[in-house]
Amino acid sequence: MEALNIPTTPSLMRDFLRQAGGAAVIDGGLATELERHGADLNDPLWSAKCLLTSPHLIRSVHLDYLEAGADIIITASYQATIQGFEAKGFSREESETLLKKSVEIALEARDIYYERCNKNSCDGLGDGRILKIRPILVAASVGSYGAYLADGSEYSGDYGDAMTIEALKEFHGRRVQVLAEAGPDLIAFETVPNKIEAQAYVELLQEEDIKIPAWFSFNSKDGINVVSGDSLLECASIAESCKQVVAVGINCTPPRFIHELILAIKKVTTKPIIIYPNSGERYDADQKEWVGDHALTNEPNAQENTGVSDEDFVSYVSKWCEIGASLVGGCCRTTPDTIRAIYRTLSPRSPDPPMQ
Ligand SMILES: C[S+](C)CC[C@H](N)C(=O)O
Ligand SMILES: N[C@@H](CCS)C(=O)O
Ligand SMILES: [Zn+2]
Repeated sequence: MEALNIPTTPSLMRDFLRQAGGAAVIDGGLATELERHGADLNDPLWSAKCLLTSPHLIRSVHLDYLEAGADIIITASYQATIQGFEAKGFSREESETLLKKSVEIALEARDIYYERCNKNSCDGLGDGRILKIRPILVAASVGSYGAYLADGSEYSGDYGDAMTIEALKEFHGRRVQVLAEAGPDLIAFETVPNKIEAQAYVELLQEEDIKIPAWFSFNSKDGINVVSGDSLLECASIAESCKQVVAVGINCTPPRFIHELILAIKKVTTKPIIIYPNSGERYDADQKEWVGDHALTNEPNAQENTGVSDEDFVSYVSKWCEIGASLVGGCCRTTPDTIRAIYRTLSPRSPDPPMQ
């Protein structure tokens, strides 16, 4: 079934937000849910490993998020790269097929969701599932080069002095083309940790004339700059300069930093602001697991590393929207319960009447 009235031009995001009543809900942690359902992500491919081992599970997690009220679902391609698949012994062609598959799975989930809505329309009644026909977007995830390194480098943004914009364009180029050709509504450049990667993405979008609109989402560990220490204002300005970019914001960052980060981004962007924080826990890249304060007893700030409850997470959401966010969801360690709570907080949203 076709998605409802989804425009494909740069006005996509504004039109979509208008139809959503001014604010839209993004999904929550994908890898988090894959793990919660038993997937072992202790692998260089991390969540992209499930493209090989359990595509049905990816589809079912996308469906869980749609039924929790998400208006946008993000594909399982965060750590899916041609280089990463080739290192596992796949050919170039097989690697590209796997990338495409991440988008196909999400598009399939959206079709199944619409079928379920047609059979049984409800808005969070009964079993809590939200089965409501509405425009739904599929965003193809592009995780950073640091994610591919599989050592937590997306939380340092430190790629060494020898790294160049050209090398990053070379790394991501074919991957972005293949994902764009697979037919998503958006490309989600997620967890962007530094300025050179933002610049590389902009140049790729422009030089390759990528027709799919994109969002840029940075991460921060101090509420001021992006994780590398590069200026958030400069990073957001780079995104602002690109016509294919339809939203700019922050993901996989503790909720307590988000307020100040929105205020900073607002100074340099006219585009919708997107926010999908993590739970506030910290990632241990060696063990490939998230740790709370129980594992950080020697740290003076141990309490601050504890994940927030869904209730606390959602207590921030209205304020984030009041000061300028218009797309809100969750990243690592958030679940369909978090997204359901965000949906409830942002509802009822009365959509504007269609434009004449
Ligand atoms: C957003 S982090 C939790 C993703 C996983 C990381 N790149 C790793 O491979 O360990
Ligand atoms: N879309 C990815 C982001 C990881 S930071 C996920 O939710 O697993
Ligand atoms: Zn995350």
